[in-house]
Amino acid sequence: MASSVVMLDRGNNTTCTVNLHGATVVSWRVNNQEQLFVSKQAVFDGKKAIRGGIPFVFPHFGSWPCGPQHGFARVLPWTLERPPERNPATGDVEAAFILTDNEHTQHYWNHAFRVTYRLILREKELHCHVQVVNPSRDRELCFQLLLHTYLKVPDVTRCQITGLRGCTYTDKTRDEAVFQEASEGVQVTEWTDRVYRNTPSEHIVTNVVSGRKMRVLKYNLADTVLWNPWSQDVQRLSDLCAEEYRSMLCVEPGQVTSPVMLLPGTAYEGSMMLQVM
Ligand SMILES: O=P(O)(O)OC[C@H]1O[C@H](O)[C@H](O)[C@@H](O)[C@@H]1O
Repeated sequence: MASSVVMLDRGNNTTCTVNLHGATVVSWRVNNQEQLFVSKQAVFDGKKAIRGGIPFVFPHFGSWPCGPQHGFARVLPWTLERPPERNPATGDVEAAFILTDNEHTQHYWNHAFRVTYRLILREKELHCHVQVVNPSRDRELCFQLLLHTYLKVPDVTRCQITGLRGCTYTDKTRDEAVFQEASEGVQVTEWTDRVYRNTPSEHIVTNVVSGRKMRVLKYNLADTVLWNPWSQDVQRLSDLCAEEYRSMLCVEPGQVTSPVMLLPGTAYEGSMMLQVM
């Protein structure tokens, strides 16, 4: 069964739509222009992860011996904690979603947790704020987290991503070999799957929708994953059309190379802000 959606509407055709399945942001429109890529073949069956938008990767990134790839958060129903509310002073609209441990999550991962995902829609910005609480009195909580952001782009080969020069990365397309980035503006012209470590808090992506730039700001998310399946890897993905890799670019702020370790009773906060420039 298809899951329900929640829409943040700021007026002026500026909206953000969230599918409760995985609390996946499935659309972000600024002045009626869609900024996020969602595949024409994306499946909305309330089971499979949605191919596009911003899937929420937690508590594990990548293949996971205990449960589904990229964790369970992107394939579980979340609860709307606070329906969209407009701030009368700024006009910004905010909503919050929550996921807590239940029988299903404990089956894979026997930990108590509470994740709150706050989305704030501003005039040209989308702010995604994550809080993870460890409610346990005696156990640590160790997890990875990543916002798997699919940017919509007219032609991926014309985009450049700044902020990666000098960073070390693991290249999953080259047997996990480790390299150091030499380029000031990284371009994607082949199958790309890299985990860049300890990246700075800002990336700028050029030539997104309408030839504009997108600023990606991150806080407490040390790494940045860069992914495009290209024509090779796309064959493995039943929910992506053959040519669609050209119109998407995944720039994914996350905390993956050193997982977050939360002492009992403490909380983690991290966030990403996307800004149309
Ligand atoms: O197909 P998915 O499970 O959604 O994963 C899509 C991609 O996510 C990340 O970017 C990983 O680095 C890739 O290795 C993976 O292929």
